[in-house]
Amino acid sequence: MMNYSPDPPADPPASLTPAVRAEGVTVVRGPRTVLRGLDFTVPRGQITGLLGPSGCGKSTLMRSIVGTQAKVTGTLAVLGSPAGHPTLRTRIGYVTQAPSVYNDLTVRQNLDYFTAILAPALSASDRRHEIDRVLTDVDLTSHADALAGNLSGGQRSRVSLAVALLGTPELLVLDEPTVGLDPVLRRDLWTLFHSIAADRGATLLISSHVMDEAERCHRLLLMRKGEILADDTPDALRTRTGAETVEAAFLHLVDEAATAAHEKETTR
Ligand SMILES: Nc1ncnc2c1ncn2[C@@H]1O[C@H](COP(=O)(O)OP(=O)(O)OP(=O)(O)O)[C@@H](O)[C@H]1O
Repeated sequence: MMNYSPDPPADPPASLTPAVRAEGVTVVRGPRTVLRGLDFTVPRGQITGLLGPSGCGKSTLMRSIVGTQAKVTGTLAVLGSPAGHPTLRTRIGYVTQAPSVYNDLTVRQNLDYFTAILAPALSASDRRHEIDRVLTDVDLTSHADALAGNLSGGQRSRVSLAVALLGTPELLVLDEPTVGLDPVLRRDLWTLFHSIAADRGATLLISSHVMDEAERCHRLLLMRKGEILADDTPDALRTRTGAETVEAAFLHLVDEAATAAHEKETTR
């Protein structure tokens, strides 16, 4: 016999709801379906890597999660609310592929400008405090008065990240933040991502098409041609496929998917 309760179940506590829950998420861009019925969750407080070749749909998925993508169907819940809900604006930090900083402003002026937009009610001293905090987070205090245009690529990426950290967001969505950076800067940025997750319990969703960065993530969403090939930890992926690296595991899964598609085709 089923137990029947006339009351709807209470919402689970925030700590139990995933940061992102997708069910049947589909996105059409122009004439093409670029995301095809994606089902996955992103747990809170961890770093989830979104990996896959160029053009597989990583940016489209990130734009859907932050609420800037049109023609999204299916269910996409972010921090317990529908993606794009106005209350999510201050709870999500988003860094697009092109660093969105003004080259003719100093680092501090850039942050001052974005703080004024994000939190216009903050007093001047609170604003300064907030800017000092994110400058420390990204280790750019000594460059606060440098023009953004005079910084290196890695430093400019960190300014973008500092902008995303304003207001202490619960979810950070970072679209290929390490692209074009040398190995030392990439390593430093990954150390910073891990300290943001560990110190604040923030959730980070980070895209990359560099497979060796997969090893630095707690969990992985492997994408190909608008579909999720795997949603697992790097260890579990290697074990399941018998591969030594995540890259080899990815290639194994691609071959497996191609074989399955071929078999389906020939048994029709
Ligand atoms: N405005 C658009 N109209 C139609 N198709 C588009 C549009 N923008 C992107 N696409 C297509 O959508 C697909 C997914 O693009 P998306 O930028 O999400 O991929 P990506 O995995 O982030 O690629 P990259 O790693 O190169 O940034 C691509 O095949 C692309 O050609």
